[in-house]
Amino acid sequence: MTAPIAVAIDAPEIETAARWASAVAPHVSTVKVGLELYLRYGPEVVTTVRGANKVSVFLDLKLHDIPATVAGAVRNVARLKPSILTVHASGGREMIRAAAEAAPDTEIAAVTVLTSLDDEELERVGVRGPALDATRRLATLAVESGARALVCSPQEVASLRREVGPDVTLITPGVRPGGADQGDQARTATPQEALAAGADLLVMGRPITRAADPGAAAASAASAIRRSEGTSS
Ligand SMILES: O=c1ccn([C@@H]2O[C@H](COP(=O)(O)O)[C@@H](O)[C@H]2O)c(=O)[nH]1
Repeated sequence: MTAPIAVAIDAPEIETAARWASAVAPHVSTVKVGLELYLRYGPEVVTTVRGANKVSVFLDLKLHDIPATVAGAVRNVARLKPSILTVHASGGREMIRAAAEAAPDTEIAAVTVLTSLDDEELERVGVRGPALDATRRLATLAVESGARALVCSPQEVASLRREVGPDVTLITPGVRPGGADQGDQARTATPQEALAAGADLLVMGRPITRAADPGAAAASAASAIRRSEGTSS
């Protein structure tokens, strides 16, 4: 069985994306396509990374606009059948509702507070913090508006799980194996900590894709997770 990891395929070129997707697909449940690739290649990149791989495609477009515009955008990308599509929770109730109604077969995931923001930066941009409080506020609003999944840092997962219950999918970027470079991520934890706190899907990009062998890095991350769950194979 593949591990509950979404590998962020943030590559500049579609050829690199295709290579990374094929390398990691045997080991992980999901590959994630974000703005870098989608804004350059559009729908073609989704078809390409899906290719012959048995893997779900998570489309991380973080939509944020008025409800009618988001509904139209969601309808357009729903044709690509992503398993998950992101919108920003701060777009508000009507926007989230519009997204959920426009794509009933896709899990609409609301991004709460970006994992690159710490409490000081949140205050600078005028969001009432600390990050945990803002995340809980946005999570409740998003779920009440029809989001079936939430994106949050692994540091907030345990609290959000208590807040929203067992049926909402909790997705965590900001996952870093022990000793890995944090890069531009501010609120991080290890894969084992994220899963123990109740995360359903771990987003990991650079720790896998910047490795000399992304396939081997994905296999190693997957087996570390299995070992921590006591189901080593
Ligand atoms: O709050 C968020 C929401 C989305 N992301 C995305 O996840 C990956 C993380 O990549 P790493 O290389 O593991 O840092 C990236 O595609 C982001 O756009 C996030 O980091 N935080």
